[in-house]
This record gives sequence, C-alpha cells and structure tokens, in this order.
Amino acid sequence: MRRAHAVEWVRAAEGELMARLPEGTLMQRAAAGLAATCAELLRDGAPGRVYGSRVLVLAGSGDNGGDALFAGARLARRGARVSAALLAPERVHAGGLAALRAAGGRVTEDPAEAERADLVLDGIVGIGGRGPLRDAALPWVHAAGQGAATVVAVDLPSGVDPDTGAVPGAAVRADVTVTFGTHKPGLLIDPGASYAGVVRLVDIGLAEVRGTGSAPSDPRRARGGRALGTEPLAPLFDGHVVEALQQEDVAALLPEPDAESDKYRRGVVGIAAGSARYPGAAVLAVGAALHGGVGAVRYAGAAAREVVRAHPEALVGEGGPKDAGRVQAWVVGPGLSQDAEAERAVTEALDADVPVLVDADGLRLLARRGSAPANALLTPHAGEAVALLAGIGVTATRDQVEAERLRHARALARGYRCTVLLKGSTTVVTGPTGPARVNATGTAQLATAGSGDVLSGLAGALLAAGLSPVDAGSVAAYLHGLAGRLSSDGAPTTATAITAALPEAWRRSR
Ligand SMILES: NC(=O)C1=CN([C@@H]2O[C@H](COP(=O)(O)OP(=O)(O)OC[C@H]3O[C@@H](n4cnc5c(N)ncnc54)[C@H](OP(=O)(O)O)[C@@H]3O)[C@@H](O)[C@H]2O)[C@@H](O)CC1
Ligand SMILES: [K+]
Repeated sequence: MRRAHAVEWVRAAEGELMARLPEGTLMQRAAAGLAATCAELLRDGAPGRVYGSRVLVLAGSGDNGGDALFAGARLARRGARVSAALLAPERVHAGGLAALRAAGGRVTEDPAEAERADLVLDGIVGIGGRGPLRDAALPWVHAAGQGAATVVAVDLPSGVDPDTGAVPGAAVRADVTVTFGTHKPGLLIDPGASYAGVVRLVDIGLAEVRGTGSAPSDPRRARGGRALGTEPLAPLFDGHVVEALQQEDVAALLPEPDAESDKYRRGVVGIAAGSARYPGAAVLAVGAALHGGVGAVRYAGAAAREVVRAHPEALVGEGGPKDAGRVQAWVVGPGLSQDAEAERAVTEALDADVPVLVDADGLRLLARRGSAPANALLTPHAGEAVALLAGIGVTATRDQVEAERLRHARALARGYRCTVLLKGSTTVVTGPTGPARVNATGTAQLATAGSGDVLSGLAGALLAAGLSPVDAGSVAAYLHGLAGRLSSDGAPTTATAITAALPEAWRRSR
C-alpha cells in the first residue's frame, strides 16, 4: 500500500524525530537520497556519468532549497559542474550554500543555464509552499522546460499544493520527484500527480515515529449553504490521509471461489439500471458485473429484453428491485432516467437492506433526499458531486470539485454518512472516517461513454461478493483503470472494450 500523509502530520513526525537526532541529520539523509537518485539519472541519461555533467539547483528560501543545495554539493564532489540560482538570496539556506561553494559549486543569475543543464533540481518550495509559484522562479522554470534537462523535484514539484494536489497557477513539471519520509497527498492526486513524474520515496526514518498531527475529528454533517473552507486537511483524516492500492493489495482483496462455492455463496448482485430510452447502460453494467466475481447477476427493469439478448447468463425481470429475488448488493441508477418509476427503483434498492451502489440518475434522485444508508457507495463524477453537495447545503462548482477532490469527496462522505467514489482523472474513494483511497491505474482514455456504467457494475459485483464499500470501490477503480489501459494501449477505447479487458486486468492483479 502506498501511503501519503498531510503536511501537519509530516511536521509533527519530523519534529519528534529531530528532537532525538543531531541537528541537520534529517536534511543530510534527504540530500543523500536525492543526490543518489540524481547520480543514477545522470548515469542512465545523456551525460552517461556524473563527472562533467551540468547540474542546476533552483534554491528557494526554505529547507527545500537547503536539501537541493546539499544534494548539489554532493554531486559537485563527484565532479558534476553545479550552479545554483538563488531565488531569494537574502533568505537562502546558508549551510547548504556554503556546502555547495566548498564543493566547487557557484551561483548563477542566468536563466539560460537552465536550458543547457543536463539536470535541474527543483528546490524552490516543498511542504512549506502555498499558492502558485512566485515571479522570481518563472524564468528559470520556463527555461528548464525549453531545454533537455531531466527535472527532479525535491519533495514535491513546486507550485503543487502538498495536501490537496491543487495547482493554483504555474508549477514545475518534473520527470522525477524524490519525496522524503512519506508520500504527500498532492503527489497522488491530480492535477498535482500529473506534475510529479515518477515518484521515489527516500526513507529518512519517519516510520519510527508517530506524528500527532492528524487526530480524527468528529464527523459532522455539512449544512447551511456554505462553501467548503480551505483549512488543513489533516484533521479531516486519521493518520495518513491517502492510500493507493498496489497490485499485491488488490490481489489480497479479490474474491476467489473455493471448492465449497456455489453460485449463491459467491454472491448475487442486482442491477436496477437502464430504461426504454437508455437500455445500453443496463447492458454495460450487467456485462461488467458478470466479470466481477459473483455467482450470478440479476437485472430488474425496463431493459430486461436487451439485457438477456446481450447476456444470456443474466437473470432478468421487468419489475423493480422489490420484485427481484434475493441479492447481496444492488446497483441502482445508470441510465435509469428520473421519472416516478426510476424514483421507485431507487427507493426499493435503498430499502433492500443490503449494500447499494448508487450512480448517475440514482444520484440526482438521492440528492433530493440528502441522505443515504451507511452501507451505500455513491459513485458521482464531478457534476453529480455538485448536485449531491447541494443536497447537503454545500455550494461548489465542477471546477472546485475537480481542483480539490479529496476535500469534496470527504465532505460528501461525511454529509451522506456513507462511502463515496468520486470519479475523474484521479478517482478518490472515501468513507466518513479513515484514509481516502486514490487510484493510480486510471487513464484519460477512460473518459468515454458508458465507462461509468462498467465501473458501477463491477463495483456492485465486488460489493455483493463481500467486499466493504471502500474496498469494492477502490478495487473496482483499479481493475477498471487497468482494463482501460489494456483495451486502449494508446488509442481511443470503448466501454465494451473495457469490459472485454476486465478478465485480463483481473488476471494481472491476482
Ligand atoms: N522539516 C524537516 O525535518 C525536514 C524537511 N525537509 C525539507 O524541508 C522542506 C520544508 O521546508 P520549509 O518548511 O522551510 O518550507 P519550504 O517548502 O522550503 O518553503 C518555505 C519557503 O518558501 C516560500 N514560499 C511559500 N510558498 C511559495 C511559493 N508558492 N513560491 C515561492 N516561494 C514560496 C516561503 O516564503 P514566505 O512565504 O515566508 O515568504 C518560505 O520561505 C520539505 O519540503 C523538505 O524538502 C527535509 O530536509 C527533511 C527534513
Ligand atoms: K520542490
């Protein structure tokens, strides 16, 4: 599992650790890890070696600049030609600059050096950064982007909000990010994640301590027509803020039939989706559910004929969820429309007393109620999230939801007191408490008609197979993302092709 902690936690943990260690130890650990990665990149890249390579350090006014300068000094001692741009000369890390100078490095004021460099170290800001990059950094960052240098971000790309992944203005686009102690949420969540390149974690000993910066606070209902604040995220989460499932985590969660399993023991998922106007959503959701590890899929609704024609394995009925047989989880909403019949289907699925995944039209109907059962999994995209937020008195635009996914997903989970899977360029899955899961397998090619119906069917099947809403949502997002990549392979894909790739995604995840 890849875990990320909020700045508040990192500071508390660092404080605890620093109190036990000689001064400067942590920065030296960070600089050593950073220099080792840079040396490796120089050896593997165009220069082919450290000696004689051209390295430019962009040093801001804080300890992030200190890390970069000390790493620069280490590279200079190995023969690299290192220069440093001091973006706030009067507040530069004095020890770092002295070390660089002692190792033969020099100071430059010519941004053209960024264009000629083999490697640029972004030590402009780290976890102390707030808001967009300031003007002094812009010519250097621009020049680095023009040249062929490998850009290495120190701790995180400057201009990316460490806690949320928001990118409020100009930011460094890194090829590699070397982060210290723990991942930062902004490295795992878009838009920030897309600026980070390949992320490497350097252990500086934080695992030995328990930061105290993220005590859980009571879940409270958000009410009263307000916008969400910008207070630190740490109090909204417990311990680490974010985790990303890795292949071995998914393998441990995937349901596997054993010798005792029959189709009912493996779980039956019910799908209440599609309408006379949109039968396709039902066909897609059922198709994905059939690949989701359950013993059987029941369909209840107006598209029964189309569903059974496409999937003879499905058990179909034209009535609502109440008239269908027993299931272990419901999926309600895709392509349902919003008429009285749809409303009845949503009510019946919510009342069925089994885990229920609510998507699409189901979410619009749920927003009018402003509440959901505790075992519900809501799967909005940003637009549906706006409607759901309005249902609990929070005003937000689509852009605000997309810029700060964690905060808005958490507000929904707390407001509706259930699990929320917020779709988008980084899918976030979170309950009212505990860390949020983010998905790392997604691809922009997944933004295609019907792709959400596939995700719903798959996640619903995993719910019926016995996974918790957070596990079902995050495992489904992982498999769906992987299937998207497999079916796309760089070209546009379709919901049908994504479904067809689900078995291969499953095999690769076991
Ligand atoms: N603590 C530890 O034990 C360890 C910490 N480590 C390292 O320290 C880093 C944190 O260092 P830090 O706390 O000094 O903050 P840092 O990120 O350098 O920035 C603060 C400065 O930036 C400025 N600034 C703010 N926003 C800005 C913007 N948008 N654009 C431009 N400038 C901006 C701000 O200026 P001000 O607002 O005061 O004018 C302030 O002076 C951490 O990321 C890791 O790399 C490692 O060595 C391991 C051990
Ligand atoms: K940085």
